[in-house]
Amino acid sequence: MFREYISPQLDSLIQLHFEDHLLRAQLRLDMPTATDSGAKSRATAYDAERAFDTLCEASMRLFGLGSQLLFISQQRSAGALFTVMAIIRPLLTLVNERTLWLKPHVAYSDNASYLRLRSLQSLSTSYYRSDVIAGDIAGWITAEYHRARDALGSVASKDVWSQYSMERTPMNKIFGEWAGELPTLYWALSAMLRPEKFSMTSIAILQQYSSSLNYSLQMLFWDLSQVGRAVTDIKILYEAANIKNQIIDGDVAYPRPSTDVSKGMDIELRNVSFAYPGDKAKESALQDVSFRIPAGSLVVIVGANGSGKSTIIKLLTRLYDADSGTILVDGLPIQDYRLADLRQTQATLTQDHHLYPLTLGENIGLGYSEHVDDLDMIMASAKDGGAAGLLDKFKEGAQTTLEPISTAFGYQLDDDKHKSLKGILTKLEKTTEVSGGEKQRLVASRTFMRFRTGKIKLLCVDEPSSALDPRGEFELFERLRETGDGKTMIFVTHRFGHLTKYADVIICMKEGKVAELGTHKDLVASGGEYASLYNVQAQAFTESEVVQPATET
Ligand SMILES: Nc1ncnc2c1ncn2[C@@H]1O[C@H](COP(=O)(O)OP(=O)(O)OP(=O)(O)O)[C@@H](O)[C@H]1O
Repeated sequence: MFREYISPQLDSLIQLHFEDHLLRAQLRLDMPTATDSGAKSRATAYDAERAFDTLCEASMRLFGLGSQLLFISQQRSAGALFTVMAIIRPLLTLVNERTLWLKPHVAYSDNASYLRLRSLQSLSTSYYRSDVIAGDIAGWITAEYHRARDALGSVASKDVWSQYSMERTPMNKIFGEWAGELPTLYWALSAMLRPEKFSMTSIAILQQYSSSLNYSLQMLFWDLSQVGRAVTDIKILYEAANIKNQIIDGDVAYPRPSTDVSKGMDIELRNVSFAYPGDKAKESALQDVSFRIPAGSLVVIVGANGSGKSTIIKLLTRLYDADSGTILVDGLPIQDYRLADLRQTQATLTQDHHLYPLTLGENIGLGYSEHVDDLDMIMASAKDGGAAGLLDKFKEGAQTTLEPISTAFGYQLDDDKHKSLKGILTKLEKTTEVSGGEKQRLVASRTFMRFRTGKIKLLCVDEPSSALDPRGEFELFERLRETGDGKTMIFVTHRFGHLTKYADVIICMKEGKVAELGTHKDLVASGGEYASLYNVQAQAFTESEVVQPATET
């Protein structure tokens, strides 16, 4: 009773404590470390709760067993020798048991049929539902699944832990069975040698002692094996706070007092090469890239898909560090600066930015977290980012939460029988839908909010406008250019026009290398990679009919 009352409260305290610990541990991870497959960062607060429960169970079981052993060894008909015989079998099981839990291990399958089976199975999850329906491929998936299962044949598909613990030799089992008969041997011999001391009742009692000891010991060994796991879980939870980040912080303040704070960032890449951790591609994402961007320039990076444009931005914002070569910022290697200082002077707008499950106001205001509640600043930024109309659309305005975290779930609800419960669930699950373009406007507004810190020296814009209508895109680029005037601005784009004509320099990337570099005029005249990309887009307009606006007659 006491345990039932106290345990849930303790569990929730432990879970809250470790959730807080893990939140801080995980938020401080950099990109390469966060995407590393090490298990430490994947620990959950639930592991702590489970570890605590396991430790309680094991200590209670140990106490119970101690009392049991004491009691049996004190019995006239049993005694110490009987007790030893009764525990030999569980001890043998413990010694011979093969378990993976307590060993550091890596488990994987390289069986192509097994992997295909699992891939096909994953296609039945809701993540792929619309693709499967739209592509009408359910029949194909089922047929392929059966084919993969046939190909797998008799290969064991049991999980790796069960396979590891399977017995390799029958000897252990034979010895185990023999040892299990020792208590019987004891009372049979005792009954023969001292028949006057034995009755049917005492034999039944001894049998009872022996099997209950056996059971208690087996349970204790199981609990103790779990204790090892629990201790490892807790160790992992504590180590999570000490995981070494791969991006090392510098100690030089940025901007340096000697530089003009109001000016843009001066950037130079010298022979920079970089491959993403674990990337399987034959060529690195960037190979021997060199260029200079003087402070205050407007730079446009163009190039085919996968040519390395976004990677340049990721290195400039130190999401990753180059494998070789140097990136100089205002004349010093970028690694020398304090990360927090550097990031305060950078504003980025990329497709990797997402909406947070917070209010619209916070989604914009977090561009300048010290002013996250400043509604005037938020509304002005929303206007710059083209999201003012969107805020007006909702009854709760900036207080609207578009995609709140859902904690609602229904279980075994029948469409007909549980209509009212289904109604409640549908209402709880419903999120406010906005279009892709509207999301991009909100994220762009966050970038404008960031500009309001007054500290920005570098603006990096990476193709954020794919879902914007042409007017929206034009207005966004115009406002970004105006806002970032005098700062260094780098735009990554596939579209030629709005920006390329203003660019001080265009960097044209091809297969991870700088193919060309110059102004729009120079590059068109040289007739290289840039000219060929430009002509593909220009032709679409020169070959099509020019539509005249209708005039009233
Ligand atoms: N996180 C990642 N892990 C592994 N490889 C990556 C990762 N991101 C990009 N790459 C690879 O690095 C190369 C360069 O990618 P990058 O995103 O810089 O190209 P991009 O020119 O910006 O392409 P796009 O025009 O399609 O956005 C590509 O081959 C890509 O597959």
